[in-house]
Amino acid sequence: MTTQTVEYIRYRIPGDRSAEFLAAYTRAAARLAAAPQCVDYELARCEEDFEHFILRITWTSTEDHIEGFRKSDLFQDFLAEIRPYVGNIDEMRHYKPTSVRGTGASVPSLYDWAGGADAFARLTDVFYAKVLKDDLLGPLFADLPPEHAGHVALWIGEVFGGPATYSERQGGHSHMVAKHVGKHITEPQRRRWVNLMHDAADEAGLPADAEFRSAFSAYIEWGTRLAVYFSGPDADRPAEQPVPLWNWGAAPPYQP
Ligand code: HEM
Repeated sequence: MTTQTVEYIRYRIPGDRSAEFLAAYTRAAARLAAAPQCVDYELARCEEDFEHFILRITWTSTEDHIEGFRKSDLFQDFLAEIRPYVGNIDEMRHYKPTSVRGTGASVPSLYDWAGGADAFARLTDVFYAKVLKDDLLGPLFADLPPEHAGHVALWIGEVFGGPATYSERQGGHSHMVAKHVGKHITEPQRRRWVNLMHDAADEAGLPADAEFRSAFSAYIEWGTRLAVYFSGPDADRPAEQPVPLWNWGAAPPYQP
């Protein structure tokens, strides 16, 4: 379970002080941004009652906040900015996130955006046809059963937010990692794998918008580098863990 903690500070600021309050917090926030104990922060204003503000700060842990940030020079600078409003605080406490969390359906998964199971099946079919003809990769994949491409499609589909079929039927994360152990994948082979995957994405008609391809590309880069690591002599066996769940990242889906 994460050690992160969320601090909520609720303020009630009279309307005639709200502009100076926001200006002070804009300056104070630079200290939060510089604090290694701070994960993220957000000051929100109530829409129904303009006098109410809530500052949410995620800390790496409660201890890091109290023993680290509170005892640092950054805190002194932060406090100097917001001291005039300390008397306006209604609540200031740490909350531990529970398992009740998630995202809504306002943003489509990468899986749905790509076109679901059919799209990933097309992708890996085109990809492995190329791989088998490739001088660097062909020998590595020559004896693999024909189901291999389908398994990789299930994996990528699950990573991109599709059904958890690889986890339920194909052995999940540890099985996938184990398949790469001892393969001694070289950097030129990895780079070829990346190139062929991008060619296959074009040929299989995966969405070509900048946002999808940015997320796709990031995953392929990350995944292939891990494959190289786990295929090498120095790899530590990973702890049992769920299949990674990839998302849009910095570029959310573009919807005209
Ligand atoms: C994002 C990157 C990658 C993903 C998502 C991926 C995915 C997978 C999956 C899911 C399997 C297991 C299939 C099954 O359950 O039957 C697998 C096996 C395999 N992968 Fe990868 N892989 C990646 C990178 C690479 C790279 C860079 C190489 C080599 C250049 C590679 C070579 C292989 C080989 C040879 C196997 C088959 C091992 C065996 O069954 O004996 N993979 N991969």
